[in-house]
Amino acid sequence: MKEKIIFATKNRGKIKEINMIMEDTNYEVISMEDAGINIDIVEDGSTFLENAIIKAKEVMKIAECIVMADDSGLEVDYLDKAPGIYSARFGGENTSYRIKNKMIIDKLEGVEEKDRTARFVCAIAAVFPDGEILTTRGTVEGIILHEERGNNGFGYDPIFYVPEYSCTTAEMDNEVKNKISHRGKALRSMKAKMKSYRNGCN
Ligand SMILES: O=c1nc[nH]c2c1ncn2[C@H]1C[C@H](O)[C@@H](COP(=O)(O)OP(=O)(O)OP(=O)(O)O)O1
Ligand SMILES: [Mg+2]
Repeated sequence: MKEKIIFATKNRGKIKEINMIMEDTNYEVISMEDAGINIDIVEDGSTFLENAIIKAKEVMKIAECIVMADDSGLEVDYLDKAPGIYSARFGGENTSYRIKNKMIIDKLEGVEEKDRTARFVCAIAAVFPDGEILTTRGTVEGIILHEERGNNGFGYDPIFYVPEYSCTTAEMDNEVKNKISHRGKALRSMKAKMKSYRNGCN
């Protein structure tokens, strides 16, 4: 039987991607909802990594298996890396991504291509029942478009254009997004770290 990992997120888009990436492991990733955990976590850290650790530790207080969490967001260079750790709260917590995306586009009005650089960042923390904490980070570079393109993914994907693939992350299949994404990179590093931790190599 596969060992359970609770992923401390309420974001269904993340869970879908994470399940695909973890499919080839001996772990079964379950959401907080599946674990019957319904708590609101205050993300008051000052970095992606701090927030990922806060989320994982908070759920670990009421769990008995490995708990993982992801804190991620969009850094737009022209906006001094905003919205960054405030990506989910940008323009208000309950504002739709259609509006959030429009707000980013508007803030970049008249800004030329070379200054529209941005990246998605993902920090992942895994907290073990023995107190051990493993952390990883991944990024993917892109350009902010002038309009939304694509219906896949979630969040800021429709405005995040990846030049090497000539499309937005919302126009990619899940497999392709996972291959190149901040979350894919961070989670694959985490799989490797967990493997060596569990093999006693650390
Ligand atoms: O691949 C992505 N494609 C598009 N947008 C993305 C991506 N990854 C993060 N993002 C954006 C969405 C959200 O505005 C913020 C994450 O905020 P973040 O607090 O980590 O997640 P969340 O509040 O949606 O769920 P939770 O905290 O329960 O895991 O960055
Ligand atoms: Mg959040």
